[in-house]
Amino acid sequence: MESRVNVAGLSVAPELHAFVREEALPGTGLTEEAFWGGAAALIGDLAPRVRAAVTRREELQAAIDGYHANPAHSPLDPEHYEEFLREIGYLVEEPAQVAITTEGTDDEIARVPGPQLVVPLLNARFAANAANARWGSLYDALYGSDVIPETEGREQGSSYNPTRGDAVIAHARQLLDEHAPLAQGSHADATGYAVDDQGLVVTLAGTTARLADPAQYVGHQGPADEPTAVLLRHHGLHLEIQVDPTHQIGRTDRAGVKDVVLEAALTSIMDLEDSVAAVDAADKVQGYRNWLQLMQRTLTADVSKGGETFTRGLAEDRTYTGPDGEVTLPGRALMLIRQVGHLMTSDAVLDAEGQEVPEGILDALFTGLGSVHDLRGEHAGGNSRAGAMYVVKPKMHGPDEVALGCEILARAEQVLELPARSMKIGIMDEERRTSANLKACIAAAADRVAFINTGFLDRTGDEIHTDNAAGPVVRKAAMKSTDWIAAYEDNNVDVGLECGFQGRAQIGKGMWAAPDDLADMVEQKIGHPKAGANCAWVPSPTAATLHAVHYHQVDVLARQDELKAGGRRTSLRQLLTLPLGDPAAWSEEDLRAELDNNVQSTLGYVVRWVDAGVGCSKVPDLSGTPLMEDRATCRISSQHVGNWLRHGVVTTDQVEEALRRMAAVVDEQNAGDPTYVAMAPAFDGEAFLAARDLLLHGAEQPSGYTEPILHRRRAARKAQLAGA
Ligand SMILES: CC(=O)SCCNC(=O)CCNC(=O)[C@H](O)C(C)(C)COP(=O)(O)OP(=O)(O)OC[C@H]1O[C@@H](n2cnc3c(N)ncnc32)[C@H](O)[C@@H]1OP(=O)(O)O
Ligand SMILES: O=CC(=O)O
Ligand SMILES: [Mg+2]
Repeated sequence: MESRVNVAGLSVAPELHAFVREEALPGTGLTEEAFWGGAAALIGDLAPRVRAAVTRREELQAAIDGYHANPAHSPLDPEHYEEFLREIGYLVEEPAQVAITTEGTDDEIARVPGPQLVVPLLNARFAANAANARWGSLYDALYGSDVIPETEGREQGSSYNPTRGDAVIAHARQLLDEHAPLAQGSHADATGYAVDDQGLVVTLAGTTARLADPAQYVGHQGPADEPTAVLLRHHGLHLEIQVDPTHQIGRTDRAGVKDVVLEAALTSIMDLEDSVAAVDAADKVQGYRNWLQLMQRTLTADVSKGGETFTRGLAEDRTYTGPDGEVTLPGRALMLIRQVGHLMTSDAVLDAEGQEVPEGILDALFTGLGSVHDLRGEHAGGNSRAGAMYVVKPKMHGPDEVALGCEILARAEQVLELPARSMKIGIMDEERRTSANLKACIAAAADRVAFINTGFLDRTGDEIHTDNAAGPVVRKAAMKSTDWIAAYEDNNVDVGLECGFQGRAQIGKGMWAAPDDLADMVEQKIGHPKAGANCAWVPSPTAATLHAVHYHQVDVLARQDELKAGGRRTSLRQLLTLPLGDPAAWSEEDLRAELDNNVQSTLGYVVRWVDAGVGCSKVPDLSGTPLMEDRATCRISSQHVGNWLRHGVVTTDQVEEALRRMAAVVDEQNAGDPTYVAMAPAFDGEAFLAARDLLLHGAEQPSGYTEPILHRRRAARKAQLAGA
């Protein structure tokens, strides 16, 4: 193993140093001296501030725990509690007026509502797919999901089922009728699509029709009288009717339509946080390299599936002939990068005192270096046409931490010689101190904020952790209908609109965490645009395509106008309501079911994290429904068990017993994976022990985060594997 490199007073892991020297710096115009010198100064100035912010969190939490431990504060007097939170500085004075001034953002951020895909960045195959998910086949999404039910005759089967195909085609034609209607007649009766000097001409039985709104026609590909693609626009989003009468599907269609392709993942978040397992310099470099190659548009991944092997690269832009000349549209989603929050440190770089550097600072520097390639030089503009880098900053607690996050970016801009405020910030509203001080948080980032987003999963974990000493919380599933969460979701939109986000920045909503239940998603996730969100998270390209339909169904900007006119719908008091439950109302069966659910989901997630380095997994729950599990869902489960343990709702023995029983269940669920190492019957592997630590000691972790335990156990497992 090569030894660490000393540069500008820093001690740098050799793989990171080589990555910077050989891959990331060339083409940026920056010298090694300037880069490492700037990095060292930034680290020297800001690392102590990050550490102090983390210490401050612990002081506040200790004060809150002390408050609840005092019997005089039970039952809780909401007014007194709020006063107390002000006194200790947890709540700050809300600024009267805040108007964000962020400039230089892309349309996908500021002006066009649409789906936001999230993807673990360490997985190049998925990441390339997520970049390309800007455009998604509606036919494939409908055919391959449960949106078209598999009723008799409509099963997916192993080869193309024309009866199912007909249902898909009918569904897509209905969508065209709803969102690009003809002046008369229906797309369902189309026998041909053509273009003339007045736009789109659709041939129907014995007649022709035009679009009810001819301006919806944007362009076409191929000859005008026999186009291979016709491009339409609605609510700022494009839809492409693809025609090929020789294609397997096209030849069954009277108009030769082979697909309807939707503009889907307008933006994709390349994630270095909740969905990845990155515990050392080698892992971090893999993430930084993938980001760099996305910015240079060179990322590729070898894919083997269905007996075929191919190399996946990044999609090209799309070109059409429009009424006034050539029209070019982006082929790839606008990519954002989610860096880590303020808590964790990394030994990828040690500072002058030999201390690990805050990982968030490293992410700012090294993903920033990757983005330089998009912001100047030969690859410039391949991602952001507006010259911006979009940083999603998770798990910040309150306005001071937001200000610190912005300062890190401002200093990174200087090191990287980027224009001031070109690094925009997305504030994840996923910790309670941020929700309760949201307007002040936005004020702290007013000149660079590009999004706020309700990360309700982490937010639920933080709610449980913050309130832990107050009493036992409601069951996990009941959290979704508590007062605080309703207030949190509404408040985020209302405050965002009040601060001038409309037309400037995104107001986003959280993840659909049941990746295979897409019929339910289609039914429920329309609630996000209806709530005034101009983007919401989806777990896969298929989900992005289906969720895109919601932005055709809802005029988000009009909805935002209505909400703005109505003003705030909720109060701080409601936001600060504690989700406490009544143990007397829970039967033995309830308790066992709740514990089993939390223990099984933790084990199912953690075993792949620790043993295989997979940071986001589809884990079947006890009823067999596959659920997306990531660090945030794991935080909820571990905090829930920790809370019930603390209040004697369950005992340590019960948790230990459930751990062993559920480990066997998870082993069984993974039996088909030849690389899987069973946890039972020894129960002594790092994965099992990580889950056990999380469930028995999760409540004592900083902010109830899963990272410290997961990182430690994964590093130990990697060492074992390296030794073996
Ligand atoms: C609380 C939070 O922070 S939420 C944000 C963090 N969570 C995420 O980012 C979720 C991202 N999603 C995922 O990681 C995955 O979809 C999972 C883990 C949920 C399911 O993964 P799998 O079980 O492998 O999915 P499945 O087998 O159904 O599909 C795999 C295919 O879909 C693609 N795919 C799945 N998810 C994604 C994604 N997010 N982006 C791009 N492509 C994806 C894969 O590339 C693969 O296609 P390929 O074979 O052509 O490469
Ligand atoms: O990061 C998202 C969340 O819900 O947590
Ligand atoms: Mg989160």
